[in-house]
Amino acid sequence: MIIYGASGHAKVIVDIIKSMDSYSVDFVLDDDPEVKELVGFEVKHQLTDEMKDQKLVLAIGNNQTRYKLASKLQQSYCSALIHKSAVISEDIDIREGSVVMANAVINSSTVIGKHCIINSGAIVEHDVKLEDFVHISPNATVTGNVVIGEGSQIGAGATVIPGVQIGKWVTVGAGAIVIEDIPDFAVVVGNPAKIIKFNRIENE
Ligand SMILES: CC(=O)SCCNC(=O)CCNC(=O)[C@H](O)C(C)(C)COP(=O)(O)OP(=O)(O)OC[C@H]1O[C@@H](n2cnc3c(N)ncnc32)[C@H](O)[C@@H]1OP(=O)(O)O
Repeated sequence: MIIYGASGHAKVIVDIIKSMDSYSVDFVLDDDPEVKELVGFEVKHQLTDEMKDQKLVLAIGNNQTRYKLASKLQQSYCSALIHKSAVISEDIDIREGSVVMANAVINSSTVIGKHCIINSGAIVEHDVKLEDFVHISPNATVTGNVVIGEGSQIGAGATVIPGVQIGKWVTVGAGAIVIEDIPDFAVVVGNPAKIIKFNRIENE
């Protein structure tokens, strides 16, 4: 497996892989030639022939950067990486490139798109739908029947109450309590969460 990105987020992905029986880290790649090492692994700076048949995980915490890299790279992606301490219902659909950190919980009938991050201790309840490139930060709680659009981030310790629909490329601030639907690109904070501004996203 190739880890793309030698960041702090990548270190946590290494820990996920170490906790699993089915995968091992073969290569770590980073665009920055100054970055030489990640938790004991040598960092390389370009894809080579020996890597072409290896599955890759995008170890980039920023949702927009992860999105841009995924649209550019030709490599095939690994199936979801799930830390052995996470509690995952058998009845979920979690797609390629997504990562689930230690002590996360994902309950029944939930669908998680591609390249999502379910961070340490996050709870994603039943019947939730997360589109691609979503990040649920540490200790956040997404309750039942919530829908979260592409590229949105739920901040550390935030809570989203049942049935709420959150648009795409939204940022929910750390500790916010979301009690109503949130439009695309909004940045919300507080209890109850209110819009303070809109993200500028240049994906299209
Ligand atoms: C493993 C890991 O580390 S995963 C990383 C998880 N990361 C997070 O959870 C971070 C979530 N991000 C935040 O909460 C950020 O503060 C954001 C995105 C909401 C806002 O960040 P910025 O765009 O830099 O806004 P800025 O810091 O300028 O704050 C704007 C205003 O919102 C307030 N504000 C910012 N964040 C919050 C918050 N979480 N709750 C309440 N108020 C907040 C600020 O006090 C400021 O108020 P003022 O205008 O009255 O002075």
